[in-house]
Amino acid sequence: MFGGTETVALAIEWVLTELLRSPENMKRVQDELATVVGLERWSVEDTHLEKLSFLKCVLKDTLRLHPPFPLLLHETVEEAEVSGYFIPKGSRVMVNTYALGRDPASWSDPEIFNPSRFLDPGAPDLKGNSFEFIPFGSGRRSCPGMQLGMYAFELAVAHLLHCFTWRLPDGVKFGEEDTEYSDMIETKKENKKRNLERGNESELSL
Ligand code: HEM
Repeated sequence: MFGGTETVALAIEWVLTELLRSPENMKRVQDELATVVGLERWSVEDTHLEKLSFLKCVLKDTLRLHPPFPLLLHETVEEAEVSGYFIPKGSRVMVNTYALGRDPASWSDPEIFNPSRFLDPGAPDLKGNSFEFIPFGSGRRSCPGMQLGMYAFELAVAHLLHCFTWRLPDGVKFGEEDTEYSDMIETKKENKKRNLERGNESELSL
């Protein structure tokens, strides 16, 4: 149940958080939606998705900074040697996707939300071939729901950004948003200042 729904829900919350902290990227992605989808219609269609290239970059940079599974739990089926370390068969191994996505050896300004980094033709994709970016894992045990997850993620965020104007809740100043995780099993927002209101001028709990 967590794999299919909570992952996408967490990721949506982090996209909106990062965009609210980055007005220039919010404007750029909303301008793209206005151009591709148009403001005279409500619904984002499947045919629009392939043209929303900056939106795709926004989703990827969010998954880099906030992978819904920050630690992948595995067990070795045979003994191995990694960087000179002997790993016995049957060892429990944790792959820290959170740290990989913020490693300064792999990313420039890793702590900065910068979707444009994924416009670079050499930027890593989501297939798990580039180990610095594996929000869906890699190899045989990687996420079988990646296509469905990304489709739901993209469509939901496209609708939310196309239909609504987003701003920080009253009383929350720029730079004072709630950006803590509740734990490191999943990158769920702590949301100490929960204050979600709906309407045309929507407010996200930050
Ligand atoms: C943004 C959305 C999602 C993310 C980031 C995500 C990420 C992951 C990750 C990191 C793993 C573990 C890989 C590993 O252990 O190396 C995983 C496993 C899995 N995911 Fe997802 N997932 C998402 C959506 C979904 C959806 C929509 C489904 C199903 C409808 C799904 C089904 C599964 C299943 C069944 C596994 C276990 C695979 C196995 O153990 O062989 N996931 N996912």
